[in-house]
This record gives sequence, structure tokens and C-alpha cells, in this order.
Amino acid sequence: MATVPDDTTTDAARTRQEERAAQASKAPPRQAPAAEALAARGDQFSSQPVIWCEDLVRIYSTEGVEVQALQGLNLVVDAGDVVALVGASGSGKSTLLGILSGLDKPTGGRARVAGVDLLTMSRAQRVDYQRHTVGFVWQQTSRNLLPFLTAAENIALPMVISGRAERAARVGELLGLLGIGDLGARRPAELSGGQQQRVAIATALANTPAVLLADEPTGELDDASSAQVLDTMRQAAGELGTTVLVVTHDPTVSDHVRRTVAIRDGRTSTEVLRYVVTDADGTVRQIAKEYTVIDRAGRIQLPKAHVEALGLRDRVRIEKETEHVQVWPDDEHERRSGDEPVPAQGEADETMQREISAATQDEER
Ligand SMILES: Nc1ncnc2c1ncn2[C@@H]1O[C@H](COP(=O)(O)OP(=O)(O)OP(=O)(O)O)[C@@H](O)[C@H]1O
Repeated sequence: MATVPDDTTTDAARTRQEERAAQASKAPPRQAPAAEALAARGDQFSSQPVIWCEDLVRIYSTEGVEVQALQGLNLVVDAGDVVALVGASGSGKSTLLGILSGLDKPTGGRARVAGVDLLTMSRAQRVDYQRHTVGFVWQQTSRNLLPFLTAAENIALPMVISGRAERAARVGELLGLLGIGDLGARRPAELSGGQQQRVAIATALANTPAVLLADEPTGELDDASSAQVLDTMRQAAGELGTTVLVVTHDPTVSDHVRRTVAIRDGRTSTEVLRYVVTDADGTVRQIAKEYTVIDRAGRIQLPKAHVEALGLRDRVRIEKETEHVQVWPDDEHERRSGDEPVPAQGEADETMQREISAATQDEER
């Protein structure tokens, strides 16, 4: 028997109690958006999802061959959240980031970031969007920074382009936030990979974007540098009220974010949410729960492991319980594959009628 949702794999009742206790005590998630920072941003959309994608489709056509990279992807990210996007190679992660960053256009569906409609924006709006609404950090440290400028000059550059005043103060603030206050005068070649990525994050945050998008920002770093970069990114984004979406192959990234969304075949498939709960004795614990994504039509994708383990195929039986639904293998299939021929509908009704009469007679006797 498979049961959905997945939280019944442990002690479901206890987990639900823990969840309620966490909500009741308003225990903040580990990377809770800083409410003050969000309020300080004064964004009109701060109470709405900052990233909103519905049935997003991206089809690439090369030499007559079509590849459907996104196949009706749905994703909602709230203001100030820090979300990791994971998935096998080719699942569509970079395609999604390309669309959200305004570098690419979806083939269909709807997408809004910080209130901007990504399908209908004009060329001028796109330039403005890339300058002010989103910041981007690439995997290759060399792609993020200009080698002939110092760290401070790199961070100031987006503000020079957008004509922002009081740049020196802002550069100092960002260098401090990213923990590289003493490295402002160095050129990228004089910095370690981790330090370069922190400068890159500061540069991406310079114009106070609503959203920071990062594609494998720790891909070229060792574990210790990765952890440092992710922590400073999370802290800086929290201070500034910036929403973060980070694509990664690195499983340790998940430990640094509240929410991990998995993409499979161009669609969001599962999510892991992490909470911090404090027990009655003061013990602080982190709870991670895996959820399966359900779309607007009520469709879910069962985990492959469950499907294989239970031999689910063709069809399943779904039963509603008080607080959950159960998914059962098709036992009808097995019953009918025996030696006896399957009766036609009229005969089946008659057979059932005969069986009921026989059972009633047995009871009467
Ligand atoms: N410009 C393109 N032209 C044609 N096909 C493309 C293009 N970009 C991506 N694809 C295809 O779209 C699918 C999704 O690619 P995408 O790069 O988004 O995956 P990904 O999850 O980011 O993979 P990886 O983790 O390896 O970077 C793949 O099948 C890929 O080959």
C-alpha cells in the first residue's frame, strides 16, 4: 500500500504534532525572510509571491528537432525565501533560470517576477528588469567579474550603469555584508574562488534586486568555501530582504536553505521543507519533510521508487481517508488475469446478483 502524502513514512501523527507545535510557537524556519528587511524594501508585492510560474513551457527547436525543456512547470516562491533548485542533468533548471533572468523567453505558460510579466515585457522593460529586478551569479567565477577592475569597482559597476548615487557607501555596506570588507582593493585574480563568488554576489545585489538568481554558484569551490559562500549569500539576502533561487547539483546546499524544489522532466516534482522546532526541554531540532507537488488540476507524480517497489502501473485505486488519501495497486488487474474468462458487463451483474443471493441464503440458514 502506498500512502500520500509522504509524511506517513515516519510517525505521521507525531510529525503533524511537531509541525503544529512549530506553527503555534511561531518557531521561524531556519532561513525565515527578515520581516523588517522586507518591510524596509517597501515592495508593493512583498505580500505576494515574488516568483510565480504557471504551466511554463520552453521548446527548443534546432535543425528540425524539438526539445521540450520545460513541460508545464509550476513554481511559487514567496518574498524573502531562499530556495534551492535541484534535478538531474537536462531536467530544465538552467532553462528556468534563463527565463527568470530575462535572458530567454518561454514558449508558453505564464511567469511573473516581482510583478513583472516575463512574457509580455518590451525590450526596454527587459533591460530595466535585468538591471533592477534580478541579480545573477554564474558558476564560472571568471564570468561574474571584470578582471581589470577591483572588487569594489566591480560591485560599483551596476550602480554606475543605472546612475545610482552614494555608491561608495553602498559598496562598503555590501563588502561588509559578504564578509570581505578588507578585499575591496584587490582584483579578481588576487582573490580565492570563494572570495570571488562573494564579490560576485555583492555585485549582483548592488542595485537591490528583488530576486537573486544563482546557477551553480559553488560548482567550482571546495566544500568549506561552498558552505561559506552559501551562508554569506543567505545572510546578505536575509538582511536585504532579497528572494534567492539557487540552482545546484551540490547536495550539501540543501542544508543551507529552507526549501529545496526538485525538477524532473521539465516540471517541479517534489519539495523538501525544513523547519526548526524547539522541544519542551529546550532541545532545538531541524525537521525535513518531503512533499510531492500537486498541480492545479490535482495531478501528482508518485515517487519513482514507490512506483517500482509496489509495481504500480496503468491505473491505481485512490481512497480518501479523513486527513489523507491512499493509493492502492490495481488488484483488479491481478484478479482478472487468472484462468477464468472475464464476464461481459450484463453477465457480471448477473453473476454478482447470484453471489449476493447465495450469501443471503447462507446467512438465513
Ligand atoms: N539552446 C538550446 N538548444 C536546444 N536544446 C537545449 C538548449 N538549451 C537546453 N537544451 C535542452 O533542454 C533540456 C534542458 O536543459 P537545461 O540546460 O535546462 O537542463 P539542466 O537541468 O540545467 O541541466 P544541467 O544540470 O546539466 O545544467 C536538455 O535536454 C537540453 O539538451
